[in-house]
Amino acid sequence: MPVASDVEESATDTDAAGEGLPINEVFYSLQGEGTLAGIPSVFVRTSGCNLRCWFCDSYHTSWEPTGAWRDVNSILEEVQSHEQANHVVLTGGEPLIHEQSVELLERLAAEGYHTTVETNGTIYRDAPIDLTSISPKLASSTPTPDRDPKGDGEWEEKHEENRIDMDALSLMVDAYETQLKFVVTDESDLLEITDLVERVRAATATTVADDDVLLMPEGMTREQLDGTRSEVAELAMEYGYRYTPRLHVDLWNDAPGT
Ligand SMILES: C[S@@+](CC[C@H](N)C(=O)[O-])C[C@H]1O[C@@H](n2cnc3c(N)ncnc32)[C@H](O)[C@@H]1O
Ligand SMILES: Nc1nc2[nH]cc(C(=O)O)c2c(=O)[nH]1
Ligand code: SF4
Ligand SMILES: [Mg+2]
Repeated sequence: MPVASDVEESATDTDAAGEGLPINEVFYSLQGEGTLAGIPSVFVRTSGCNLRCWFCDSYHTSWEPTGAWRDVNSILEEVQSHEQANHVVLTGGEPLIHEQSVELLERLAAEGYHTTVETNGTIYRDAPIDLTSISPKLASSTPTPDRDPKGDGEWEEKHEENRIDMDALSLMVDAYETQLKFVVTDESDLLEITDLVERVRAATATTVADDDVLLMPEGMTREQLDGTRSEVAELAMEYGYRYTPRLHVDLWNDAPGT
């Protein structure tokens, strides 16, 4: 395993590390989030992220990125070893910081897989994607000094500056079938969500229905979700948006590889 800085330094410059992708893990599970929840899927998790959400449930792809550089062939082989699956979820970290994610998606499409990309929506790439599962990051995700899991708020400004890119977000919504999946910590997030949804609607030619807007409770453990899911479910009903569970957390809590 390369040390964290290997991934970090070359995360936006894959040429520096040659061909391939920094891979944190590949595993077979049920899609736990969003409109395809419950579907058996192979997850490919890249390492490295351009943001630093304080609540990130994939700490070892963002705050302390680790992984091994792997070529696309070897990733594809591991995906194919899970013979029951015809859905692949490319996630991270932020998978779209890596140019080589496009090649992986092309190879997966050529093999007939349905592909979902889990992304924060700040980087647009042209690739064969069946569903972009975009999770734009709200102000409540910002790692202020009192909520920084690692340091002392060093990422606050950069995260705040980069968390929304309306151009990238609009391009993605117009190019792909999309769901907008917001992590909700409490009711105060809803003003920003409704405003952002209206801005996306104004900036795109695509119809973004309320059903395409998903509210997902914040929490990486069952215990944490116990404190958020009821309120978020009520908010979904109040605003007419869709609620999404975190099925994998309900089933397996925070066990690795789920
Ligand atoms: C680890 S992220 C990777 C993909 C991409 N970087 C993103 O943020 O969309 C995968 C999904 O988990 C969500 N997520 C991360 N931490 C979470 C938490 N503590 N509670 C709920 N959802 C969380 C993200 O919003 C995203 O939808
Ligand atoms: N089961 C399961 N479903 C998921 N859907 C999105 C995930 C992600 O981390 O992007 C995820 C995950 O980590 N596990
Ligand atoms: S954007 Fe995604 S991977 Fe990056 S820190 Fe936030 S939740 Fe984690
Ligand atoms: Mg996850």
